[in-house]
Amino acid sequence: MKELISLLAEERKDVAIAIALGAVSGLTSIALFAQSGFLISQAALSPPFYTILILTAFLKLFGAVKSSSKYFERLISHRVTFQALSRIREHFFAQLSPLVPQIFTRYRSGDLLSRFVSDVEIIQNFFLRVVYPPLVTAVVFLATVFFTLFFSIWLALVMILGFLLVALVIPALFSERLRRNDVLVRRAAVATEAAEYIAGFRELKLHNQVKQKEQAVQQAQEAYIREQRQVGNVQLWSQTLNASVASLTAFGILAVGAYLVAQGELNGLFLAMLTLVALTSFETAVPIAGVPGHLHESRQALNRLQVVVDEQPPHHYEKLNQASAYSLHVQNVNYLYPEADRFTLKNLDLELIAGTRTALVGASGSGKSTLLQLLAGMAFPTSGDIRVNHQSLTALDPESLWNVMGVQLQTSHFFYGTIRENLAIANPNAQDQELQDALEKAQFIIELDEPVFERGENLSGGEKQRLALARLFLTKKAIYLFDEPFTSLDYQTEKNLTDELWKHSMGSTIVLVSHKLSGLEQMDQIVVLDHGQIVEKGSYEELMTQKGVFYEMKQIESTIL
Ligand SMILES: Nc1ncnc2c1ncn2[C@@H]1O[C@H](COP(=O)(O)OP(=O)(O)OP(=O)(O)O)[C@@H](O)[C@H]1O
Repeated sequence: MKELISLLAEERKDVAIAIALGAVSGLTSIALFAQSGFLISQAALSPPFYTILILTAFLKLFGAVKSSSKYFERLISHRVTFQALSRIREHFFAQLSPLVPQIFTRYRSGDLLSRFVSDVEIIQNFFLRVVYPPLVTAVVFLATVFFTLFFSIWLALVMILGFLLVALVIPALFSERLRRNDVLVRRAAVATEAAEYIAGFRELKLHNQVKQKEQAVQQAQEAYIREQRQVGNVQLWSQTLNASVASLTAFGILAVGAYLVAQGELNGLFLAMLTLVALTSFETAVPIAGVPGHLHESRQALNRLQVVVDEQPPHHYEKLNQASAYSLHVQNVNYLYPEADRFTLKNLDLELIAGTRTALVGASGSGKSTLLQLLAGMAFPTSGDIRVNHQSLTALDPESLWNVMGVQLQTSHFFYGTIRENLAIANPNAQDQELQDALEKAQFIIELDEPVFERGENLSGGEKQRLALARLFLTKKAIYLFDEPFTSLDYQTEKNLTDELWKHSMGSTIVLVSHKLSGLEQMDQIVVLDHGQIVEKGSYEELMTQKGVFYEMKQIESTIL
């Protein structure tokens, strides 16, 4: 909440102007009606013509001031809101960005999207519906009570009583139920289910599970609508009660005023005016009924955003020192996935000398991809450390790391657009000729203007891998990490591409995760992982002579082949 208030404070000039204009608009609206009441009462007494003339001129003046102040108040208060909204979005995004991609292991994408879009939007109500109404109402009421005091203390007391009921008692009556509202949580549940439904539609269709998933989305939606309806009902009751008390107060003023007139303690000329003053001044108080609900929603939205960005302790990012080559040093690393009950990597110690090639091999699930992701700075060890040229990877600014590191994971993302646009993310300044050369090196013959569908749906598995490889050919990096880059390619293409890759990455530090054991003679070091532990490491010749796990794996592979 403190952060939100400080973001809002950056717009303090506009906030003050909006509140001042809101008060002017509220007060002129009251003056307009008071004047009308007074004019009608005066007219009945056939006053001199100039009196009617002056009163009518004031009526016009109040009308003009009311409309223009209302217009500018709306303009400025909405400007404050939208500026604060963009600041909140920027602020949250800046905090969220360093947590990607680890954050995806904790939150489902629909939930994150809902927090980033809808919850941030809820916070925009904080100024318009939480801060603004009580302040404007307070100014308007103080002025009205002060004005009424000139005529009678009893009328002022009726006003104060009505104000206390409308501004404090009624909102307090309903605030408990509004505080329990779970609209945001339910809405996030709908977004989460819907995102999964859309992303997994093909699998659901193939397994005849579309109906079941639709039911889950439907249930989430019904729960959301139910909660919204309940909250809407409470708000409606609160507003109705508020409006009724406001009208009753006006009646109260009329009744007490009539009594005072009868007693000769109040001039009857002012009775209509005071009743209309009461009626109009309560109009500004009606939005107060919604304050507890909006305050709760803003708090809830802020908490939902805060827990996401509080996930990790803030890092003090250092820039990676520039060097011609980089070594990687894995020191006693253990890794536990969030929510997992056993360690995926255990006591890993490994040295990757600058400019050498290392292969990570082992059975499926042994932890190869996990280790690669830690080396790529996409997740951090639970304990232990990974050092890049003696700098701890945890303390590094990830962008400065990725400037020197080329990574190809098992699957790559492709954006809706063209081949050119999909290549340009690796090197936005590359000319068409360079893009074509990269495609040629990756043995992918395709026009740069060819369309790419969402997630590369119109490309085959092998084409996707070659397009991802072409991205790597567009830049020269000092470190390369490959996670089975050729699984979808035929033997000959794989061989040609491996040769091309080694040529391109000559002199760089390379880590290759591989299931296939052929071609590993070219590696300087082979590391065999089993159940998250290193069970063997050495050169191809050393491991073959040793006749250990790697040798066994080779024997099995050659028997099968
Ligand atoms: N996000 C995750 N959350 C929890 N556990 C995970 C997650 N990702 C992977 N694991 C677990 O970590 C272990 C190692 O997975 P990893 O993908 O690193 O293995 P791998 O050796 O690369 O396997 P493969 O050769 O099949 O790609 C597996 O048991 C897997 O279930």
